[in-house]
Amino acid sequence: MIDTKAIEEHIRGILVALGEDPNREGLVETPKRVAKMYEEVFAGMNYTNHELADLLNKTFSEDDGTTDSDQVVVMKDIDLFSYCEHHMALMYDMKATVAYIPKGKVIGLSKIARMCDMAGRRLQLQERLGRDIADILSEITGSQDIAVILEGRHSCVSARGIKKTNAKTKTVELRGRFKDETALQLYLH
Ligand SMILES: Nc1nc2c(ncn2[C@@H]2O[C@H](COP(=O)(O)OP(=O)(O)OP(=O)(O)O)[C@@H](O)[C@H]2O)c(=O)[nH]1
Ligand SMILES: [Zn+2]
Repeated sequence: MIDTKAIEEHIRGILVALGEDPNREGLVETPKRVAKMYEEVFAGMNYTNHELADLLNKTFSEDDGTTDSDQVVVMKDIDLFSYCEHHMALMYDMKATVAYIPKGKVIGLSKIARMCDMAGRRLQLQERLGRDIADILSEITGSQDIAVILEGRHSCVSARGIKKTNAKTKTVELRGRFKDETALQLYLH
């Protein structure tokens, strides 16, 4: 579990290292605030993908119940945040498109958004974030036919260093039929 007391102490140390007085009015509660914020924005680090699959496992049998239909389920424009593990900098303006072909059961739609949220609440690479979401969705639905497309900006690229404020990164994780059948990829736009 996230050690908030240790985070508080380290943030206080960073304030001192920055030449600040950690006891001045505006900063005295900052270590506690940051620790609380980290608890929230890194909540996904308390769980493995397998544990998240267990937690979000809310599925419904498809209506006909007999054969797998070929229906494609696509949830688009799911907004989420994450943090790059190299700079601990915010990934923002992010949107996920998550798709799958059900295998006899469908997952509650809000659970797709929740898995994006929780996988984002980790120190991440955008590429790994896409794989994490695909792994969780695949474990819950039993489907290998999965697509996860992420698009977003990295503040380590926009607000520091090379400072490319307009650059957006797109990552595309295609599995099973989404990889093999280009016609299915049309549904992802
Ligand atoms: N592939 C990938 N790279 C990322 C992601 N987030 C940040 N990075 C990159 O990780 C790299 C870390 O490179 P370093 O050279 O060690 O860091 P740096 O000296 O701060 O590099 P600059 O950002 O180029 O100033 C940078 O190119 C970042 O843009 C991500 O989600 N995926
Ligand atoms: Zn970064």
